[in-house]
Amino acid sequence: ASLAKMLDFYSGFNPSPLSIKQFMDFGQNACEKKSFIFLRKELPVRLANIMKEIALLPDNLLHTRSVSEVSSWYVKSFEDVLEYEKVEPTHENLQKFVRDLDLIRNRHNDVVQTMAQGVIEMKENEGGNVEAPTESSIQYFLDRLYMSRISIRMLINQHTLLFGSSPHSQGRHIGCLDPACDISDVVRDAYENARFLCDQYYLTSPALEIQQHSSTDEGIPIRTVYVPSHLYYMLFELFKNSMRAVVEHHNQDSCDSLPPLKVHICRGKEDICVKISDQGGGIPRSQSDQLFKYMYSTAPQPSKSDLHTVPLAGYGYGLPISRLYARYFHGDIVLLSCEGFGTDAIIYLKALSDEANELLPIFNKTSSKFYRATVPTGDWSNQSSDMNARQLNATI
Ligand SMILES: N#Cc1c[nH]c2ncccc12
Repeated sequence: ASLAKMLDFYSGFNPSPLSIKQFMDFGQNACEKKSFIFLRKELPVRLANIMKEIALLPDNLLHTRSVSEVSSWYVKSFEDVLEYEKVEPTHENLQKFVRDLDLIRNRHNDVVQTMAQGVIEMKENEGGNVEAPTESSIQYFLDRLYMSRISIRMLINQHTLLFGSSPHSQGRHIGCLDPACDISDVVRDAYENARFLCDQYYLTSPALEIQQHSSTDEGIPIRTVYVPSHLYYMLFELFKNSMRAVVEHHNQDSCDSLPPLKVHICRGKEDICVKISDQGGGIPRSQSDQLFKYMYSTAPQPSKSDLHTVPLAGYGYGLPISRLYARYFHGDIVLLSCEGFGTDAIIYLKALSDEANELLPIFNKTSSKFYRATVPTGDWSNQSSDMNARQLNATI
C-alpha cells in the first residue's frame, strides 16, 4: 500500500499513553516479544499522528530545506518500522528490530536544531516579520512535535535498554527509569555542572541551599519513580538561567557575596515540587511568557565559535523543551518572577506513578482546525482609545 494510505491508516488510531507505573510493571519482568508486538503498532501510530500535522504546517515553514529534511527522516523511520508489521517475532527479527530502533533514534538526534534552523529560514524568507497566526500555530505545532518526539524516544529507549546488548548494567534501573530517584542528588548534580559553566564564564557563581519538606516521611530524602535524565535536563536549564540572572544582576553593584540559590523539595499527596528561588532581579511579567516561545527564542544562533564562549547565552529552546519534559508525565514548569527582586522556578511532578501518564498529542479534526484558525478579535479592552478619553473629558 502507498505511504499516503499507510499514513491515513495509522493516523486513524489514537496513541496509547502509558503511565510510569505501567513502564515499571512491564519492565520488572519484561518480555521482548510482547514489547515488540506493542511497538510495531504503537510506533507507526505515534509517527503517523505527528507526520499528518507536519503536513499541515504553514507552507512558508513546511517548504524550507530544514523542515523538508526533518519530514524525510520521519518518512524513512515510518517505513523502517512498517517492515516489521507482519513478520514473525523470531530471535533474529527481534535482534534486527533493536538495531533498527537505534538507527531511528540516531536519525532523529538533530530534529530540534534543524527545526529551529527551519524557523530562521522562514523568518529570512518572510523578511523578518511573521504574522501572529503563524507564530501561534508554530508554537502549537512545535510543542506537539517535541512532545511526540520525547514519547517516541522514551519507547525506543525502554526497549533498547531492556533488550539491547547491555541489559545487565542497569542495577536497580528499569530502562531509563529509576524506581528510587533521589531528587536532591539530581539537584546537586545539575547545580554542580551549571556552576562549572558559570565559573568558567563569570569567574563566580551563587551557592546552593537545599531544604526538603515531606508531608509524610519528614527528614528522609524525597525519592520518586522518574526518568533522572529528564529531571536533570530541566534542573540544568533552570540553574543556568538562575545563575546568569544572579551574576549579571549583582555584578552591577559589585558586592562580593552573591545571594545563594535556595531549592525547596516538597512532597505532597498529589505533587512533588522542586522550587528554585533566586535573587537575580527577576523579569517583568510581559517578558516571562516570551521565555517559553520558540519564535522569541529563535535568535540566529551564535556562531559555533561563540557557543562555548557564551555558555549561558540566550535562552534557546531549553525552557520550552524543559516544560515539555515536565508536562510529558503530567507535571509542569512555572516561572513566578518579581521584577526588581528575583524569580521562583517551580518543577511540578506527579507524586503517584499511576497518575504520571504520558501526555500525547493526538492528530484529529480539532488539531487540524487549529492550523486554519484565525487570530480571534479582541474581546477585552486593552487601552482606552483617544476618542473614548476625549468623550469622557467632554462630559466632565
Ligand atoms: N528559567 C529561568 C530563570 C530563573 N531566573 C531567571 N531570571 C531571569 C530570567 C529567567 C530566569
